[in-house]
Amino acid sequence: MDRIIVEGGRTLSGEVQVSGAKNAALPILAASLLVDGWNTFYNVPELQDINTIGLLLEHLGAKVEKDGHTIKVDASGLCETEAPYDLVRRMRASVLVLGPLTARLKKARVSLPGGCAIGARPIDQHLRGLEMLGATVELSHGYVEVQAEKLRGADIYLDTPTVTGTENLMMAACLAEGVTILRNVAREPEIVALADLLNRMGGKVEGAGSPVLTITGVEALNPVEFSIIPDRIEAGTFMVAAALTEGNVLVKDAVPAHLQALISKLRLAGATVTEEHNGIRVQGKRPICSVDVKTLPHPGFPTDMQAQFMVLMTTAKGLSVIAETIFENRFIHVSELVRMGANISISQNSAVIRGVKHLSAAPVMATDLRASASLILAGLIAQGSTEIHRVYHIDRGYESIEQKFSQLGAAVRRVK
Ligand SMILES: CC(=O)N[C@H]1[C@@H](OP(=O)(O)OP(=O)(O)OC[C@H]2O[C@@H](n3ccc(=O)[nH]c3=O)[C@H](O)[C@@H]2O)O[C@H](CO)[C@@H](O)[C@@H]1O
Ligand SMILES: C=C(OP(=O)(O)O)C(=O)O
Repeated sequence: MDRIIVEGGRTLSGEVQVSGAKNAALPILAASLLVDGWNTFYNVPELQDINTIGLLLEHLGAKVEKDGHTIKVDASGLCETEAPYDLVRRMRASVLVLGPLTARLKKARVSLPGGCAIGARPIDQHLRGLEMLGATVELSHGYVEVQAEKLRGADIYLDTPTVTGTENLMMAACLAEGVTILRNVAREPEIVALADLLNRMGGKVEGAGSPVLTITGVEALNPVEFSIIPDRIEAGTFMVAAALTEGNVLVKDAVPAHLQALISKLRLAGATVTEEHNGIRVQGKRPICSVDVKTLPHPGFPTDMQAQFMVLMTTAKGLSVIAETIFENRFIHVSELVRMGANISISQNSAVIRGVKHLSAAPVMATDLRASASLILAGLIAQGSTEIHRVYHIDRGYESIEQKFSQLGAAVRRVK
């Protein structure tokens, strides 16, 4: 199995190009099931999760053609209603075919995603919303079975602003009869990107980026060409890396409006963050100041940046408290960081980090996507050579990560 080796102590400098966003590309590729004809998507990141959704779309009867960062999908042949366990267990975002399948084929059978390393991850809000649109929902043998003779617009309040739940319901509502109002929806940039796509396809989605979406159903949607937005979490990971190593890095194509919470926390930590015409520049300096962080739905601090920001705090001056409010178990990286010399204790949903002088390299285990990224960051400042195992988690969400870090002067390499 591949490992990533990081030699600590290098200062990062130069420019790094951000790839397309995984969490925007996945719902957008799922939305291609809503139309007949070839859609062309540009700037799609080359990632394991993208391969998995491609396999799932093909399994459902769509044609998928991939050429580097361009993916074409034609769902004219959509015929299969089941998303099998084998594909859903590899990637929870497979659940995003639920809305499009229900809208197109009036029927869907999707393996229940279940929990994962970071938490329970229920989909009750997706299912209740589909019921309110007129579908019947049954759970049977580990699958959710949805049927709908006709979807009709409804006024739906979400108990929590779920990202994938909002996306599933937006896609279903686009082909429902009449007007759907979705309240307390997610406001992430990936939601805005999906709304842009659906509107380009001829849908009528208003209010994306606000807590209320109004969607007027249409008879049919048209195929389009569409470009995936830059990955704000990949960008944020490099921004933290620059701050951590006292570096000076231009993160090309990072969108400041998508990253305001992180920018604000990096500035409080002492980094200089400058918005340039083609990206965001971060210059780090020591001592790093301790900063408290609480993860929240967008525009709050993203849970997907929590592990990486925690690494920045491990060698900060003083004490920092990081509260995780989205996922109940998203502190699995803590025990690995402690093995590298960090002083972190966990109390309920908060981690208390007391800054230490330095981290020391150790063999460590990646446990989920962002936790894995945090271990690379820790390796960048650790004394010695850090060996990260189970890096397949990283390959789900970071394109060419070792090349991108090496280009910035870090000593990061993959061993097969
Ligand atoms: C709000 C939030 O930050 N969501 C993150 C979440 O999206 P993802 O869509 O995976 O998760 P959700 O946004 O659905 O979940 C947010 C919260 O709502 C709860 N929930 C969700 C759906 C549901 O039907 N019932 C329910 O109770 C979840 O348990 C969780 O506590 O993980 C992604 C991958 O890490 C991140 O990119 C998203 O930013
Ligand atoms: C945890 C993530 O992905 P997923 O929801 O697919 O597990 C992530 O993108 O950080």
